[in-house]
Amino acid sequence: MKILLFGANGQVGWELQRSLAPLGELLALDVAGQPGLSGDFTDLEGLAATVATVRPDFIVNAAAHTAVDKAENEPELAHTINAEAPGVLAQAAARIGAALVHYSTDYVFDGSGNRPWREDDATGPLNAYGRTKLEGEARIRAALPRHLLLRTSWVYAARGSNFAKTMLKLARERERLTVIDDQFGAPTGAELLADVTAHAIRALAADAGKAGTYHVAAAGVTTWHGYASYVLQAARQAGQALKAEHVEPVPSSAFKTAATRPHNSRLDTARLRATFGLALPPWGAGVNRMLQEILGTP
Ligand SMILES: NC(=O)C1=CN([C@@H]2O[C@H](COP(=O)(O)OP(=O)(O)OC[C@H]3O[C@@H](n4cnc5c(N)ncnc54)[C@H](OP(=O)(O)O)[C@@H]3O)[C@@H](O)[C@H]2O)C=CC1
Ligand SMILES: Cc1cn([C@H]2C[C@H](O)[C@@H](COP(=O)(O)OP(=O)(O)O[C@H]3O[C@@H](C)C(=O)[C@@H](O)[C@H]3O)O2)c(=O)[nH]c1=O
Repeated sequence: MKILLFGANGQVGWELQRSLAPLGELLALDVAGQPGLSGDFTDLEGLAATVATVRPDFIVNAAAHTAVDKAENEPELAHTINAEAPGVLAQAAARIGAALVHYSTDYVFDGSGNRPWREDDATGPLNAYGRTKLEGEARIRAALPRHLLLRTSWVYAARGSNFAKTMLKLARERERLTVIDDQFGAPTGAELLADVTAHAIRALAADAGKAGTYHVAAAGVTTWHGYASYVLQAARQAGQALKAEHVEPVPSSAFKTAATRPHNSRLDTARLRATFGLALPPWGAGVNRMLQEILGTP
C-alpha cells in the first residue's frame, strides 16, 4: 500500500508518520514539500499535481488552518486551506482511484443541547474555522465516495501547540488563571487519532463499505476548566513550580474571544466503535501520557 501524507509536521501528522509507517510505503510532506512535490495547501494546482505524480492508494490529510481566533480575520486563507484544498485532493484522488482520509472538528456543530453529537446531526458552525472545515467535508463527500472523514475534538500532543501546553505556560507566568467552565468536550490525543486512523485504513482497504463520516474522541467529558485543573495538578505533583495557585472557573460570557466556541462539543463515537471494533480510552489516560513526556516524569 502506498500512502501520501500531508501536514506531516502538525500534532496529528507527526503521530501519523509513526502509525502509518508499518502499512506500506509512506511519503510524508509538510508545507515545504519535496523537490517537484508541493505540500502547500495554498498551491491548489501543485497539490493536484503531487497526487497525480505520486499515485498513492491512500491520501491522508492532516494539514489545516487550526488557528481558530485568527481564522476570523483571515477567512479567505482558512477557506483555501480547510475547504478548497481538501476538495482538490478529493478530486485528484478520484482521478487515480485513491481513497482520502481527512479530519474535521466538533466546531462544525452549534453547541446546543447536552447529548453527544452524532454523525448525522444537523451542523451549524459558530465560527469561520468551523464553517471552512464543514465546507471541506462537503467538498470531499461530493467528489469522492471512498473517504474517511474523522471528526475529533480538543486535540493535544507532546509535540506542537495545544491548550494543555498553553495552560502550563500561563501557570508558570501568572498568579491568576481564568478558564471557561461551560464548554464541554473530550481532549483527544494525536497518538490515539493516529492509531485509529491506521486501523481504519486497513479496514477500508479490505471493505469499501466502511467509508464515511465518523466521530473519534476519547471517552468521558470535561470542560476547559476541568482539563486545565487536571493538567496543573499533574504538573504540581511532578514538582513543577507554578505561580497560579488554582484555576478560576468563568462562563464563556466572561472570557471574550474573537471566535465563538460551542458549549456542547461532545461527540458520540458509537458508529466508529461498532464499525471498526475499537474501544476508546478515557481522556485522562492519554493526557497522563503526554504530561509524563513533557514534564519529564517517570
Ligand atoms: N487541534 C485541534 O484541537 C483539532 C484539530 N482537528 C483537525 O485535525 C487535523 C489535524 O490538526 P492538528 O494536527 O491538531 O493541527 P496542527 O495545527 O498541529 O497542524 C496543522 C498542520 O497544517 C499545516 N499547515 C498550515 N497551513 C498549511 C498550508 N498552507 N499548507 C500545508 N500545510 C499547512 C501546519 O504547518 P505549519 O505548522 O508549518 O503552519 C501544521 O503542520 C486538522 O484537520 C484539524 O482541523 C479537529 C479537532 C480538534
Ligand atoms: C488561553 C485560555 C483559553 N480559554 C478558553 C478559550 C476557549 O473557549 C478554550 C480553548 O481555547 P483554545 O484557543 O486553546 O482552543 P481552541 O483553539 O478553541 O481549540 C479548538 O481548536 C480547533 C482546531 C478544534 O478543532 C477544536 O476541537 C478545539 O480543540 O479555552 C480560557 O478560558 N482561558 C484561557 O486562559
